[in-house]
Amino acid sequence: MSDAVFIARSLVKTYVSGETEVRALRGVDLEIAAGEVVVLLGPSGSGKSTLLNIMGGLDQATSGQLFFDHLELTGLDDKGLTTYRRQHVGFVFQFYNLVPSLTAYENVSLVTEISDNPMRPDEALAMVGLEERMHHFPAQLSGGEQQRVAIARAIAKRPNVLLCDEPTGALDSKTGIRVIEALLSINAQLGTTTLIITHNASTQDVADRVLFFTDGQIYNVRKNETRRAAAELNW
Ligand SMILES: Nc1ncnc2c1ncn2[C@@H]1O[C@H](COP(=O)(O)OP(=O)(O)OP(=O)(O)O)[C@@H](O)[C@H]1O
Repeated sequence: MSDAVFIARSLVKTYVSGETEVRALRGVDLEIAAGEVVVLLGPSGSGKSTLLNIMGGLDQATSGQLFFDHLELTGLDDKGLTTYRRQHVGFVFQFYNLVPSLTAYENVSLVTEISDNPMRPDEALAMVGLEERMHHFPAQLSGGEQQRVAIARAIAKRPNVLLCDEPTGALDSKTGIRVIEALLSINAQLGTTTLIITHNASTQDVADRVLFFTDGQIYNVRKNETRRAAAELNW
């Protein structure tokens, strides 16, 4: 794959605590193309978050290789990984981690103030449909709206990749669909390569490809010939 943004080869992650070893990744081979939307499915403990954390530079592999473009992430130390994260990666987690005493606008500003070529906070909030709500505090927003603020915060620095770990895990179907719509809209407008971990199997229909995990490995990859719009999902 010539336009691969990530290439993983025989990626292994073993966690050791005392005498116990957990083999969270048992040799993952993977290529992700620039601009792809990829959904990661699999049972609890199958290694999805571990892979996403390593791809996002939050954790280091035990062995194997991982490249982001021409940068070998598996060759970087903590400082190198921090620079990589700052420049290239946006994260969205299940819990929004917004600062309660700051408005939506101010929460997004926290990132735009320290980025090289950010969009304006109001621009980022408009991309997730929250231009009307930008001066609200998190407590004045629904769960889905708070998650969209978190997405605006993640994309305001124009990251190449957006890594989402259960972004709809705490939401009901209607707000969950709105959050997936926001992610797809950003992918369409900015071409941001987007990886989404979910336990909601219906979400797989919005992806270009679906990776099925079991026991620290990818046991199946499915390519969707057509992508469904978020509004068409049977949640
Ligand atoms: N920091 C850690 N220390 C020790 N073991 C860990 C650590 N993080 C993850 N694990 C273990 O690694 C395995 C894979 O975990 P991981 O969180 O990647 O799975 P997952 O597929 O994302 O699960 P879930 O869907 O529940 O989030 C599990 O057995 C987990 O207990």
